[in-house]
Amino acid sequence: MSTATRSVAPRAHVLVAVKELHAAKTRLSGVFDTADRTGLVLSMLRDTLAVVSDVATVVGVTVVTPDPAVARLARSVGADVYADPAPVSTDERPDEGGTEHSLNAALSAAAEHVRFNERGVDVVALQADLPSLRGGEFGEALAAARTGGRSVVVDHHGTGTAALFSCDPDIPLDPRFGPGSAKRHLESGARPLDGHWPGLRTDVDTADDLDAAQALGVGPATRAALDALEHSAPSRCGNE
Ligand SMILES: Nc1nc2c(ncn2[C@@H]2O[C@H](COP(=O)(O)OP(=O)(O)OP(=O)(O)O)[C@@H](O)[C@H]2O)c(=O)[nH]1
Ligand SMILES: C=C(OP(=O)(O)O)C(=O)O
Repeated sequence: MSTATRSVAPRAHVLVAVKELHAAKTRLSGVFDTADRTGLVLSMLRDTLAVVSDVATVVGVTVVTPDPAVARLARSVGADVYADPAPVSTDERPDEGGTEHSLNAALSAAAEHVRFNERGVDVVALQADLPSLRGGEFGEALAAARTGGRSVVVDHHGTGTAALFSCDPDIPLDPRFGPGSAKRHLESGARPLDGHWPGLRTDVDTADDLDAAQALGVGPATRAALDALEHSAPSRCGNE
């Protein structure tokens, strides 16, 4: 679809998925206990939501979650909530990839819901764990995404997906998140978006990711959570 037949003014709705808190960020379990991980997940989400909500072309933000505490936080900062049903166990769907199936099914349903309610809006699935995200880089990525139908920002490792965009109402978001998702998104036709967007690309799943994010500088909620945990950046970063 040509730009002329889409909405004249850019309008994007951002979807952010967060699973049940007790099961979140398991790759950080060697560094933080469950309560601290939960606090960090919520803090990174808070910072991510604050940044995207401030971007001029973002007209809506929806948090897709089965978790009541995540939903409360989302509503408290003005985001909508799309209730994701409890995860389907892998035993019940042995051929469908368990957790990834639940995540992608929930994002697809949320994207259709948003598009039904807001005709012509661009839809973005954005990671929830981007504490170094800057509004300027997200705005640039949104503008770049509008030059084509479906596109992807690959993460800092080159294997995962930081953000997936569909800027054509006739092209489904078709999310394929999960380990190695960058390849799946690219192979399914999503255009890679180039840009110097280190904060956008730095999603935090491991202690090394957290150090990388701190080297870039993290948002206030994440900073406060880390300070409370007395987690410090590695000496090689030097500036935290
Ligand atoms: N709503 C929803 N979000 C999910 C689901 N599965 C994963 N997510 C979210 O999608 C993002 C990427 O998921 P994962 O990498 O599997 O989980 P994570 O909590 O970031 O990290 P690990 O537990 O270490 O794998 C995170 O924000 C998750 O909270 C799901 O079934 N439903
Ligand atoms: C789910 C994904 O991210 P991560 O495993 O890095 O959280 C992904 O990149 O598709």
